[in-house]
Amino acid sequence: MRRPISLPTTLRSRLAGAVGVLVLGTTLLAGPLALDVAEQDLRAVLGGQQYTMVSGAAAFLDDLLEARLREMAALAAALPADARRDPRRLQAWLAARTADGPDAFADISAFARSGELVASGAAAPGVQPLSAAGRKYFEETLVRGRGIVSDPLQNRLSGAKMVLVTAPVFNDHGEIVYVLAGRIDLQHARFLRQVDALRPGGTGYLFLMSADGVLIDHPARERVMEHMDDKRGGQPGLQAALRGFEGWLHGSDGTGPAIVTYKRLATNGWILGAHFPETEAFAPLARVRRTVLAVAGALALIAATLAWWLVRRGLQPLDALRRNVAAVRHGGAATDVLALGRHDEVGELGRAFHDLVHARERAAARMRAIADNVPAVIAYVDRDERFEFTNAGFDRMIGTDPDWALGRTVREALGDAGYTRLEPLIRAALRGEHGHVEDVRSDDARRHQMIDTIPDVDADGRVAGFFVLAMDISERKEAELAQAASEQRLRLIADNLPVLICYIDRNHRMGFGNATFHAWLGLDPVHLPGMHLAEVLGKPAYDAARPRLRQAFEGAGATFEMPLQALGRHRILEWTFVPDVQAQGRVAVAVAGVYALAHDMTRVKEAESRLVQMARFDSLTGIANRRLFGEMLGQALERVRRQRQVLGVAYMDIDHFKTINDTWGHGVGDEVLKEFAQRLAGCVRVTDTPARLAGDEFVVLLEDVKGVEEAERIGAKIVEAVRRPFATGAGNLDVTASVGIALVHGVDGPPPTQDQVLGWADTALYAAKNGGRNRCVVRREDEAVTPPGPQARLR
Ligand SMILES: Nc1nc2c(ncn2[C@@H]2O[C@H](COP(=O)(O)OP(=O)(O)OP(=O)(O)O)[C@@H](O)[C@H]2O)c(=O)[nH]1
Repeated sequence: MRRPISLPTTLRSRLAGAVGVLVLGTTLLAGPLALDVAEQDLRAVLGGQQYTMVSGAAAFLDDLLEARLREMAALAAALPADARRDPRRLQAWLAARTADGPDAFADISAFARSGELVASGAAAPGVQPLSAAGRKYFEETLVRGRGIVSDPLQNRLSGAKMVLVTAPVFNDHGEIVYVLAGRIDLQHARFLRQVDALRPGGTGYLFLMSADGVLIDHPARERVMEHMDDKRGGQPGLQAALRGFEGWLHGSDGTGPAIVTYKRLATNGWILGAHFPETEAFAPLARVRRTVLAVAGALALIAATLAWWLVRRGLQPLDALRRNVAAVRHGGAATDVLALGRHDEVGELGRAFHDLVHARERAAARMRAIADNVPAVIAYVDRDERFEFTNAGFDRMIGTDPDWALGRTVREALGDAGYTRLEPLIRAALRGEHGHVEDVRSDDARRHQMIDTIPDVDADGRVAGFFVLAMDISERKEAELAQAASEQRLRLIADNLPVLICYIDRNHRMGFGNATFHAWLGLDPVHLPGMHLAEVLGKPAYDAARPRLRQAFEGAGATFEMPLQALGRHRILEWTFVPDVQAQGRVAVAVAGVYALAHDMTRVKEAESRLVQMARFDSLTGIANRRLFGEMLGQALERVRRQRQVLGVAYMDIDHFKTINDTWGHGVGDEVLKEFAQRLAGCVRVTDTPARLAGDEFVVLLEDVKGVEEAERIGAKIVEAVRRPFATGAGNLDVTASVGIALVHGVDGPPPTQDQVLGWADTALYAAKNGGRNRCVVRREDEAVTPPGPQARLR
């Protein structure tokens, strides 16, 4: 079903509108901005001009004040001597001066040094006693010794607002006797009258104030003597001017914006100010601004309309492309409606979109082919639990035509039973969680299946739907069950084998261990995984095994024996380390761990030791046998040669032993042989070695024999020891033995062979036998032996 195409507000309209607004705004703003810049420049010019003008007026006022000071100084100098002495004459003189003198002063008064008013040109003193003592102008004149111009004052009696110009009167000794004070009445005399022509514009005005801001002259006469910064609002920049600022600034007071200029008088620090309202200063500019705005508005409207129309027209092909792309996107048109033939940016965009669409179609077809050919069921379900995508595997599973389920809900497509089985997974997926289940199939209990649901979470974290993936895992399940059974069997075998079996990881910690660990070491196999080998075997055994373990981790197997003491038992274990080689293909890459097996070799070792004993000792008598004797004779011959000693080899044979056997039986014969061996051992030193060569033939190695005499003494001792009756099962038997001793001396050159030495001893024994038995014959290696006489036999 095709969805209706709803086109958004076109970029073309918005762009055209934006450009139009931009042109309109720019044009409208440009004029006023330029006028603002011009206004700044004009203000700077006017400010500069005004400051120049105020500076000129200040210079003029300075001259004026200087002239007043000079006039008063001239009066003081002209005061006649008698007037200085007589106050009445002084009064008269001052009255004449006030009447005839400079009309700048409303009155001239004279104060005595004490401050007392002595005379006044306007009225005779005394009517109203008055003192200037403590007044600033008076004290300052006394201190400075010259005239000053006072700050504005208010007469204490009349309330008149005035400024006094003083001059000291000196006597012949140069001491001040009077201070003359000329009064300038501020109500009538205006300082600014003569500079009024310099006030700025028609509405601007000048004002004069003292250094601390008290008004001396102002167009509003009633403000004289007020502070400039009173409730009517001061001037812009007033505080700066009181702190010493000179120049111009613009600001606003209660009457509106103005350019205000300040300049101090050099004479007494008074401040001359000029106030120029900006409404008058910028009146021509305001007229220009209105005209410019009107023209700019009209021009901006025309330019904006033109720009809007041009942009719309210029973007027309792009708009057409957009509409075509939308048509293709919603499946209503083929991609050839795109403007592929154009050679501009629009054509480039069209071709790029065309290529992208084709690439996407090919990718989608490939994905579809993959999805249809994987041995699995793949589907996508939206938030409303409706199928949006199903692959061929899905269709085969539910046995419907391709895409039959699209648009249908899960319940509609799978039925109530199918939905109930899947419901937990669907709930999990819609909560944004991964769902996974493995169970038998509903239609075939012999088959296993695995179902996964994967949530489709968009960029805002909202679950838009979920993917479903279902696979038949019957074969894997069977393999897993078979493996589990096999592992269980192996475990059973391992636990019942009388060997230690374990796995050791690279950190020498146990992976697993079989039940034999409990039997041999008392360690529960459940607790073995993770235990360190040193804890399992004990530190000494672990240290002994470490070199072999290192060898196994280098990839070479190792077999070695090691004793182990545990649970009160000593065992000898034969360990076999087999490296667990991890391979990639046929290449071994690392040894992940080591399999270790230990057999208990204790019994084998004991048997082995018994065999060794049997091989080297005579089983009947317990003394050395021929083999051990041979080894010891070889070593003794070597020693004799090195140490230049004498070795004796005694060869003994029991006389007529055959008769004992024949008479009393072999058992009694054996008893005689055992007793004979005992007596033989008792006759010689512990370092001398008795041995039984065969039958009733015995030998003894006599180490370090001093000579023939000693050898004969030993031989006689043996013969004598045998002569005592032998206690046997057949009663006490008289037994004798014959002894032949060969002496071997240590000399240079190779030692004689064992056969030679035994041959010499045998010859001596033969001689003893021939001599009548029950005796000993001694011979050196280089002498012939003759049977001894009867004495020897008796010895
Ligand atoms: N009881 C016993 N008899 C043995 C053993 N081995 C050998 N015989 C016997 O010891 C005897 C050795 O005899 P001979 O040494 O040949 O002769 P004899 O009787 O001792 O005579 P003379 O040596 O000439 O005095 C033989 O009868 C052997 O059978 C043994 O282990 N036990």
